[in-house]
Amino acid sequence: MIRLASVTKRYSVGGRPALHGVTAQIDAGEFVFLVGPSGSGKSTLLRLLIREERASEGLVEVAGRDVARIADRRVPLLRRTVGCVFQDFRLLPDRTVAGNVAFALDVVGRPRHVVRSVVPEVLELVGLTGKEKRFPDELSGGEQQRVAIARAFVGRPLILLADEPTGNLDPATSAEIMDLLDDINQAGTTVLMATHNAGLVDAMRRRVLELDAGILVRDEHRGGYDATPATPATSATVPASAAPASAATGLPGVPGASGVPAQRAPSAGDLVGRPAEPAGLAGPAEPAGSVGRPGRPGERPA
Ligand SMILES: Nc1ncnc2c1ncn2[C@@H]1O[C@H](COP(=O)(O)OP(=O)(O)OP(=O)(O)O)[C@@H](O)[C@H]1O
Repeated sequence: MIRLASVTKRYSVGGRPALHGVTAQIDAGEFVFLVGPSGSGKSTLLRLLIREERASEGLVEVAGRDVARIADRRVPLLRRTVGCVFQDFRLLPDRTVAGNVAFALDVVGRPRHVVRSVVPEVLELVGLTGKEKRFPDELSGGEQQRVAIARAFVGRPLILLADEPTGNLDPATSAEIMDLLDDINQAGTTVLMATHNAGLVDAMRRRVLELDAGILVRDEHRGGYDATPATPATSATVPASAAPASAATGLPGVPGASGVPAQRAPSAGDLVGRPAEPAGLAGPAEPAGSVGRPGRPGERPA
C-alpha cells in the first residue's frame, strides 16, 4: 500500500536531509505508528505520501503508484486515496460539522444525494450525531478531531495519515480518538500515525517505525514507543526490534510487520463499507510524457 525505497528528502541543497535513505513498506490494512524525536522527519515522510513535498532521491509509492510520476492534475486523485488528519484539526470555521464533512465530497464532485446520505452515516460513525449543525468553535477539541476524522474518512480513503492527531487532546479524549482510528483500521483502511504519545503507542502495541535524524532506526512488530530490549528468549530467534525495514525487504525469516488487528466486530465497515479502490490511480502507470512537471535535480527520472 505504501512503499518507500531509499528515500532521501533535502529541503535545501547541501543541507542536512530531513529523511535519509528511508526504506519501508506498509501493507494494506496495517496500523503503523511513526515515532521519533521532534525534527526526526515524521511529518516530512507523511507529506511525501500526499506529494505535498517531493523526495529528493528514492521511490515513494502509494497504492501502487510512484507518486513522482503522478501528473499534477491527478494529485487530487492521490489525495482522495489518502485521507489526512492533523494535530490542529484544520476545520473550516464558517462551516457546520456536517458542512465540513460534506465539503470533502463536494470538492470531488460527489452528487448532492450521495452527500446527503453519506455525511450522516459518517457522523454517526464518529459519534457526532446530533451535532451536525454546530460550528467548530462550539465543539470540544475531541469533537473537532472527530469532525476532522469524519472529513478524512468520508471518501473512504485506502490510507489514513494522522500527524499527531492527539497532540491537543487530554488523555481520555486521546484514547477515544485512538478507538475511532482503530475502528477505521478494522474496517480495512491502512493507518499511519505520527505521534509523540508514548502511552498510546505502548497501549496499542502495533507496528512501530522510528525515525532519528531522518534515518529509520527501528521497524518493530507490536512495538512500544521505545525499542523493546532483546531478551535471551527472543534473541535466540529473530528479535523484532532487530528487524529494521523488515517488511520493506521482505527477507525470509524476518517477521513481517503484519499489523494484524485484534479480532473484534468491525463498526466503521458496518456503516460505510470497505475503502474504495483509488479512482484513476490504480490503473496502469502513466507514460513518462504525461507527467505534469519536469523532475528536479536529484529526483528519480520520470
Ligand atoms: N518546509 C521546510 N523547509 C525546510 N526545512 C524543513 C521544512 N519542514 C521541515 N523541515 C526540517 O526537516 C526536519 C524534519 O522536520 P519534520 O517536521 O519532518 O520533523 P517531525 O519529526 O515531524 O517533527 P515534530 O515531531 O516536531 O513535528 C527538521 O530539521 C525541520 O526543521
